[in-house]
Order: sequence, then structure tokens, then C-alpha cells
Amino acid sequence: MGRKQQSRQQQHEQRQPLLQNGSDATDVEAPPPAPGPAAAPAAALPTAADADADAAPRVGVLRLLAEAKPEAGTITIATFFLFIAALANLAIPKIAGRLIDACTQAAAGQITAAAARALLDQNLYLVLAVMGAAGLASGLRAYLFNSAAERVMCRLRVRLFTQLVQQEVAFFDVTPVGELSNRLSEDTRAMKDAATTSISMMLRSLLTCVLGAVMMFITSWRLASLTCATLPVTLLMFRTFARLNKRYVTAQLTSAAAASATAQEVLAGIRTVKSFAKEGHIVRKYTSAANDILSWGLKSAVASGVFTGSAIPFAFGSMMVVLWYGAVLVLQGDMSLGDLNAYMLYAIFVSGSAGGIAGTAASLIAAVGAGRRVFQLMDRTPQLPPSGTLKPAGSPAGASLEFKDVHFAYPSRPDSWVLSGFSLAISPGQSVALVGASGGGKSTVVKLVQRFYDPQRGSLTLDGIDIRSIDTTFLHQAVALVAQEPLVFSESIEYNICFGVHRQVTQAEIEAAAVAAHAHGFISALPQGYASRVGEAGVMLSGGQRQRLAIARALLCAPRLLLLDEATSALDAESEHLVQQALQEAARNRSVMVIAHRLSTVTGADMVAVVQAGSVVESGTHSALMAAGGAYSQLVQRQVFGAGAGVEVQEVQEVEHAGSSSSGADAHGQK
Ligand SMILES: Nc1ncnc2c1ncn2[C@@H]1O[C@H](COP(=O)(O)OP(=O)(O)OP(=O)(O)O)[C@@H](O)[C@H]1O
Repeated sequence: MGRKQQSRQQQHEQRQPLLQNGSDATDVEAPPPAPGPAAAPAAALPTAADADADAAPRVGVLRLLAEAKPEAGTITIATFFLFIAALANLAIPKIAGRLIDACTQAAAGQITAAAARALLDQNLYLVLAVMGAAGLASGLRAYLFNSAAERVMCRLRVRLFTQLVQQEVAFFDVTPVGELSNRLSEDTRAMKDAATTSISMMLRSLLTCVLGAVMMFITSWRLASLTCATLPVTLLMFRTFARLNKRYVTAQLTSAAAASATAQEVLAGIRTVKSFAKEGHIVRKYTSAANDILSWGLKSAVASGVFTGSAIPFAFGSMMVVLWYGAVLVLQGDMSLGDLNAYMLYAIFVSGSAGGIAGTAASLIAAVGAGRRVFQLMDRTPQLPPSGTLKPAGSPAGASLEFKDVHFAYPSRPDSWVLSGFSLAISPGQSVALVGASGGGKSTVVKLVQRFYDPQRGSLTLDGIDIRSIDTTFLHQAVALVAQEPLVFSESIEYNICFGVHRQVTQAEIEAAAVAAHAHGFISALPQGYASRVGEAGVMLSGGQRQRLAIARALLCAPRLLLLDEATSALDAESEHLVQQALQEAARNRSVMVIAHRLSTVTGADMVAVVQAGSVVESGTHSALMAAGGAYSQLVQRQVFGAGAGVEVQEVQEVEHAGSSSSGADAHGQK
């Protein structure tokens, strides 16, 4: 397993609660309780098990409506059209009643056939006019509601994404990326569905229900009272179903987010999966996650079946009883046939709308669950205190960096010091190589310099200023990292080189950085040169090319401190040579801190610091440390400079020889 693969594996394991106390650096003493403000584990998002937990802020449709404030004008006009359409629709049963009454009056000889015909024609024109008005108002209502909702959701997505990228690194240590992208896609889609169709349909149905009920009472208070008598049972059924369904739908969405996180992680690492022929294993893993979604879906299906099987027959049965009583009233002469017809139409309208409410309630419930998760994320305050505004000028020779008795535990493992009493000083223009066995804390040191985390104790200063007081953008221009596996975006080469800079750069500057990084040659050979796209994660480039691209990116920032996770172990000899040359070029005229994997780098550094169990146990030049015969000389003998990075025996012998004939600092002169 490669070094970074191991480290990713470790990071993955850190998400498993059972392994939380594990650490590679076994001899690191356990920190005292509550090492500082970062002691609390970074809060992750809720899991399916938390779906019912009331600890999550109660966020519902009201919060979604609050988000719609900027669209208040559009929504008010849409609501006006909603009223018009509902009123127009409710006029139809009354007109239908008049048509029937005209016929029954003509049949009973109360009016002439010609008068009845005139009444029929008049009412037909009225119906056509009313339906035209209802159609126009409904169309405008739908357009206005939907367009407002689309704008609200667009703003919400952007805000959510902005909030996500502002979270501290520790948050991403414990929250799978797949889950977060699920928030952005699935949860916002569920909210959009609710906001576009469901809320508008719900409003329409509610209005039709209320106005229809009024019309039912106006048409026949006796029939309306009988209908009302059956209402409590219907409401009880509905309430029980809505509660159950809300629980199941929320849990199902949370399980879906977990499944999506699994899928995303595995698809992103599909090459590794295939190289180990683990397709079957990951399909089983995904199947288990999909089964979890299924089990909540099946529970919801049972609830839906029971509700449909009991509520619908009950509703039809009670309607037939009302029709029977209405027929009795007509026979007794207490009601006209037209009114009975109008009443039944109103009853159908109202029950249809009530059914519509039940239908849209499911998607609203899903949206409330989705909204709760989205707003919970949106309301999360990054745990890392904000940076200051200082921009130290420092020395032109490079930055100075000083760790003084730094103690640090990762927020996800607050009870296990990774750095304990770490002290190290780099003066302007100096190059320092960090060496030591895997898990000793070398990469952690680099992460602290980038201020991904804050130490719980001790101080870390850049140019004499506490790193927390330095402006973030300034810091990340002053300090640039070339990682062992640099991240390359699926954009053009030019985009990737310019990614680190916060100013306009000229083509000449980009090319100069590429030349210095020994990347210009291969870039110019590509058909579209600097405009060539590199594929997802830079798959269209070789490992060495990706690395030289990352070096060019770092150089364009003109950093005063260069952090190198020297990364040549995975490269072939030719690539390694080119990357080495590029790194030497990059290290010129600035301070350098390098996690060294090659002996030549170590011997070329001004100072070597041996990191063990979270602190510097030895420091000095290569030859001085070799002469001392301590931890460093043992490392050299064991050829261990970093996990997975062995040193050729011949190289050790060469360096030993060089070390004995010089002071060691310039045997393979990196600077
Ligand atoms: N994000 C993280 N959350 C919790 N623990 C972490 C995290 N990253 C690293 N660790 C732990 O911190 C310890 C030091 O890791 P670090 O990567 O700094 O070591 P290293 O010396 O760079 O090792 P290597 O040479 O293998 O890269 C390890 O025990 C590791 O498991």
C-alpha cells in the first residue's frame, strides 16, 4: 500500500468510532483531558439514526418561506391569481346546479321550454367565461410561483456551497464528501420540488378546501353538518399517516445521502478498486446501503398502503351516506335537485383537494427533512477562529518560521496528541528536511503551517507573527505546498497553473513558471498547449507531469516559504529526474520545509530535523547527525525517510562517501 494510500486509509478509519483511539505513533503519550478549544470532535452531519433526533434544529416550511423573502412581490401576485383561479373554479358547481334546476323546472312545467333553453345557453356562456378566467389565472399562478421558487433555490444552493467551502478542514475529516454533495444535489432538489409545485399546490388545495366548505354550508347546512361529523375520523387517519411518513421519508433521505457518499468515494477510487479486483466487494457494500434505503421505503409503502386502504373506502362510504341523506331531503322538498348536485360537486372538489393536500404533504415532508439538513449545514459556524489581517513583510531572502513547544491533537481524535512539544525554527532562506518514520507527525506539521488546524498549546509564528493573526489569503500566497499527490482539476493546464494566484497574471508569467518547473516542454508538445484539458484529477497526464504542473502552480504564487512533500517515490527514473530538477529550481531564493523521502534531499538541506512521536528528537546537518550516531543515523541505516520511500543502498553509500568528504550541507546541493 502506497504512503498516501495508507494515510487515506487512516483518515477513513478515523471516521470509524471503534478505531478512534488508534494511532500509528504508538509511543505518543495520551494528552490530558480537554487539550483546548479544538478538543471537541468536529461535528459531522446527522446520520440515519439521528433522523428522528429532535436535537437538530426544527426547521420547516417556515424557514423555507423566510428564504423566499426577496420574492415576496412575485409570490403576492401569484397568490392573488391563486385566489382568482380558486374562486372561478368554485363558481362552476353553482352554475351546473342552475343548469339542472332549469331542466327540472321545465320538466315540472314551472317554466317554458324556451325559457329553460335560454337559461341553459346563458349558463353555458358563463361557464366558458369562468373557465377561461380560471385557466389564465392558474397559468399565471403556476409561472410566478415556479419562477420565484427557482430563484430562491438558486440562491440557496450558492449560499450552501459558499458555506461548505468555508468550513474548517477538521469538518471535512469527519464528513464524507459524497454526503455533502448529496446535500447540494438531492436535498436542494427535494426542497425545490416542494417550493416549486408542492407549496403552490398545497395553497391551492387549502384554499379550495376552505372556500368549498363555505359553499357546502351555504348550499345545504344539513348535509354539511353530516359531512363534518365524519371529519374527525378522517383527520385522525391523516395525522397518523403524516407522522409516520415524515419519519420514514426523513430517514430514507438520510440513508440515501450515506449511500451516495459510499458510491462517490468508490467511484472516485475506481482504479484502485479495479486493480484489487474488488468490484464484487464494493457492489455488496453499496447493496447494503441501498437496502437500508429500501427498508425505510418499504416501511413508508406499508404506511401508505394502510392509509390508502382505510381512508379512501371510508371517504367514499361517508360520501354515499351524504348522497342518501341529500336524496331524502330532495324527496321531502327541502332541497332542489340542482342544489344537491352543486353540493356533491363541492364535496368532490373539497375531498379531491384534501387528497391533493395528502399527496403534496409527502413531498413537503421530504422537503422539511431535506431543509433541516441543509439549514443545519448552512447555520454551522466554522470551528476554526477567523484569521487576523496582518501581512508581515519579512526578509527578502524568505520567510522565517518557528514552532515553539507545539502540542496538537486532531479535532476528530481529541484525546491523542499527534504533536507534543514540537519545536523547530527555520530562518529566512534556510532549507529544512523533516525525516522520520511513518505516523511521526511530519505531514501534520505542514498542515499547521497552512493553518488547516490550530495547535492547542505552544506557538507557531511566521516572520515573528502568530500564524492566526495573518490574513488567510496573504498566508496562502506566502506559503505554497507541493503535495506528494497534487490535486489537479479537470480544467485546462493554464487554469491549473493559475489556480493558486489571486491576481491577474500574464501568459509570459505562466510560461516562466512552467519553464522553471520543467513543465513547459511537455505542455508545448500537447495539441492545444496551455489550453489543453487534463481530464478528471489530471488522468490525461503522467504522475511526473502532474507534479511539475503543481510545482509551476506553487512558483506562480512566488511563495516565501515552500512546503514540499517530496514526491518522487512513485515515479520512473526519467520523471523523477525531471521533478527533482524542478524542485531544486523551486527551492531557490526562498525558505523551504521538505518532508524528505530521498537521501540526496536530506543531505542537500541546511538542516535535518528528525521527527519522532510528535517532536523533534534530533536536528543538525546530515554529517553532524551521522557522526552523532543517534536516531538519524539509525534511520539512514534502515533507509527510512518517509513511509514507502526507501533509499537505494548505492545512494546511501554514495552519500556516506560525500558526507565524509564535506560538511554535508552541499553534497547534493539543493540550494
Ligand atoms: N486528519 C486527521 N485526523 C486525525 N488523525 C490524523 C489525521 N491526519 C493524520 N492523523 C494521524 O496523525 C498522526 C501523524 O500523521 P502524519 O500524516 O502527520 O504523519 P507522517 O509523519 O507525515 O506520516 P507519513 O510519513 O506516513 O506521511 C498519525 O497517527 C495519523 O493517523
